[in-house]
Amino acid sequence: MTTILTACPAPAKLNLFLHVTGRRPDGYHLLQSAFQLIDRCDTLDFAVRDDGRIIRTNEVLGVPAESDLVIRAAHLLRDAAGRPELGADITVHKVLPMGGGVGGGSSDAATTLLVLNHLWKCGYNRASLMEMGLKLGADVPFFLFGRNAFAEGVGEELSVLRTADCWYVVIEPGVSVPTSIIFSSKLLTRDTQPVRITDFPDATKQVASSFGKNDLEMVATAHFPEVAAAVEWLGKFGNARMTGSGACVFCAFEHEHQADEVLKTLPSRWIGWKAKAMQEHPLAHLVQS
Ligand SMILES: C[C@](O)(CO)[C@H](O)COP(=O)(O)OP(=O)(O)OC[C@H]1O[C@@H](n2ccc(N)nc2=O)[C@H](O)[C@@H]1O
Ligand SMILES: Nc1ncnc2c1ncn2[C@@H]1O[C@H](COP(=O)(O)OP(=O)(O)OP(=O)(O)O)[C@@H](O)[C@H]1O
Repeated sequence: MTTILTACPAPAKLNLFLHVTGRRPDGYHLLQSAFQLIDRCDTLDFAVRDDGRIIRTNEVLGVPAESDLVIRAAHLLRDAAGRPELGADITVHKVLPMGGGVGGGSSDAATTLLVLNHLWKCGYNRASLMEMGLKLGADVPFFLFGRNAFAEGVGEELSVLRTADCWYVVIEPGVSVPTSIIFSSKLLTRDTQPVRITDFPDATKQVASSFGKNDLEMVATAHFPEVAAAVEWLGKFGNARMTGSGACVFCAFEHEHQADEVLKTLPSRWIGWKAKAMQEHPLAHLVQS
């Protein structure tokens, strides 16, 4: 049996705002956030095997195959399905920065669950895959949800959120920020007052560019001066903000040419790119709701 799907997209996300509202007894933080899908993607190739082997076919710098969320996702799905004969060759083409706050690893894992559930004919629905995905990371359920979302809990309680069809400039400040360092910092405030989804009913540019704040930004900028410098530089052009636990910094623009103009003047020590807001995950159709 060979069944192949190539160039399967794993899009990035931006956290348009991210409030830390509390902490659970197990140490995990209670968050409120607006998750935005953007059209910058890793891509993955899948070829089904029938000998029970799950193999990553290429090297990914800094991520050994056995700890790759892609490989862990494939094992999780196969174990849940109870079908030890299932296997796959998986190639991961990384574009998204690691420790960038754009959710690359989580998105790769979500794409793996979506595609292998389809190729292996496991028959799980979206809710079941989301439950499985949460075991891999707090952001995985969002990518399986497939729409832009208002997230609560540790990121797993999701409701559909309409957001602006704008362009984003994203700067990679050249540092990798470990999420756990940010959440364990003494500097982190954990008492932002909860907001309600009705506070931003029609999802406008207000949500995109100026609603709320990112509570993790203060901690990340204190530990990583390059993140602070990127926020300051991009802040000359609009409301610049960090995504997730960093390190990437973004700013919204109504038109593509505005993003192009900003990127022309980007200091050469940073990588920067533009991306368009997406309303739906490109593989959302692969699974039954
Ligand atoms: C901050 C966000 O980027 C927002 O999108 C995510 O919630 C982080 O998700 P992630 O990178 O997938 O993080 P995970 O691998 O789930 O967690 C990494 C570490 O961050 C801390 N962590 C994470 C999420 C959360 N709600 N509270 C936490 O305290 C925990 O110490 C955890 O061990
Ligand atoms: N397929 C993968 N791609 C990227 N990182 C992976 C992958 N598998 C495991 N990891 C590990 O996960 C860590 C975080 O990677 P990721 O790209 O998801 O960070 P992030 O963008 O900061 O995520 P988030 O916004 O969810 O905090 C990496 O440093 C790496 O060690």
